[in-house]
Amino acid sequence: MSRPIHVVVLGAGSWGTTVASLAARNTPTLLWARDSDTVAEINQNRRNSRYLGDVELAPALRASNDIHEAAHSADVLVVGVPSVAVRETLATIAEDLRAWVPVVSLAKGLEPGTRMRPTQVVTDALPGHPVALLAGPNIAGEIARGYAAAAVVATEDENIATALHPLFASGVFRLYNNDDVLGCELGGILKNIIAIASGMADGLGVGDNTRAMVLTRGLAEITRLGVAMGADPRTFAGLTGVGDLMATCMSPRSRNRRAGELLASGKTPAQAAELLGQVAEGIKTAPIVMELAREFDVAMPICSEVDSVVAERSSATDAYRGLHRMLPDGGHEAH
Ligand SMILES: NC(=O)C1=CN([C@@H]2O[C@H](COP(=O)(O)OP(=O)(O)OC[C@H]3O[C@@H](n4cnc5c(N)ncnc54)[C@H](OP(=O)(O)O)[C@@H]3O)[C@@H](O)[C@H]2O)C=CC1
Ligand SMILES: O=C(CO)COP(=O)(O)O
Repeated sequence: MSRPIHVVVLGAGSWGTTVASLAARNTPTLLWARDSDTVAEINQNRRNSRYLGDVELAPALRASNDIHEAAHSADVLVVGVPSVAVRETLATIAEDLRAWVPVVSLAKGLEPGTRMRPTQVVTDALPGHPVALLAGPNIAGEIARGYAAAAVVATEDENIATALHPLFASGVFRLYNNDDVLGCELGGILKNIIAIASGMADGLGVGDNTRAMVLTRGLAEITRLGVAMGADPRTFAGLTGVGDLMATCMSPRSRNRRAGELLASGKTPAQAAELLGQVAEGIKTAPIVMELAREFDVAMPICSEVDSVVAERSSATDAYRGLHRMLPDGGHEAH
């Protein structure tokens, strides 16, 4: 009998823990947490209460504080730390990882400075390792509680996608393939900024029509930039595009949407991040996306307003007025 595949997940926040718990129901899985109290709580009580409240994790899931030992035991490595921490985390374990171990990226942000997507950072930090992305409308708390959801495994190598499916899928977590890694990854990254706009609109109490406008025109912006960068436009109509956009813009659990509500209530971006206590990638990604918009000469009025608010150049109310100036009569709807 062949030995089971060992999955190792780096990062025990809300999504890393949830993905590790999904995998642990299928195959031996180890979760690395940098915080020793989190390790003890997972191993002793099957909980990660800081990130997932009273959710009971898979009984077989084990956690460790030793990142080197964890990486050494990996047949598949999942990177579940925020985008800003992907490079430094992988640099720590580059010598520990065996050759050709596939790396699955969960992060939905861009690296400041390089403007790289997390899968590009993985390739840079761990050359020679196959890389895949797991993305889609996946609010961690819901999946950890066992609510049905679907996600996409995006990789250029279909054999890798096929090998990864049985490690993470379940009767209530359905997986699809997509070889448009760029489009899938950009969908997840860019929707966070639109979710901040949606949260600001909710926080200002401006109504469902406004939210629908933000979502629809937000999707147009995401698609415009994605296509200019070389993605397949069809990808943005799928789970990692409009699917993730809807979940994140509408869910009361989305940290990006909540960040928008906090900004609308007058909190600074730093205060909003502090109050959330979890990562809201869109806050740091907005200025990087505006650099890309300028480079690719793409109009992104909603992202531009969010960028102004997170850079504290304007308030959420100014942003809302700005959108009304920029969106109606903004040209043909299809563009
Ligand atoms: N939560 C969700 O629903 C989803 C999240 N994602 C994406 O997954 C990624 C991870 O997010 P999520 O789990 O939600 O984040 P959380 O804020 O919930 O947790 C972040 C985790 O990363 C660790 N961490 C933070 N900074 C560093 C660092 N510099 N070095 C090492 N570890 C670090 C934290 O450790 P500590 O606790 O010790 O601070 C914590 O374990 C993000 O890019 C997010 O956009 C994608 C899909 C769904
Ligand atoms: O990416 C997510 C859902 O797919 C999580 O969104 P938040 O980071 O806004 O909570």
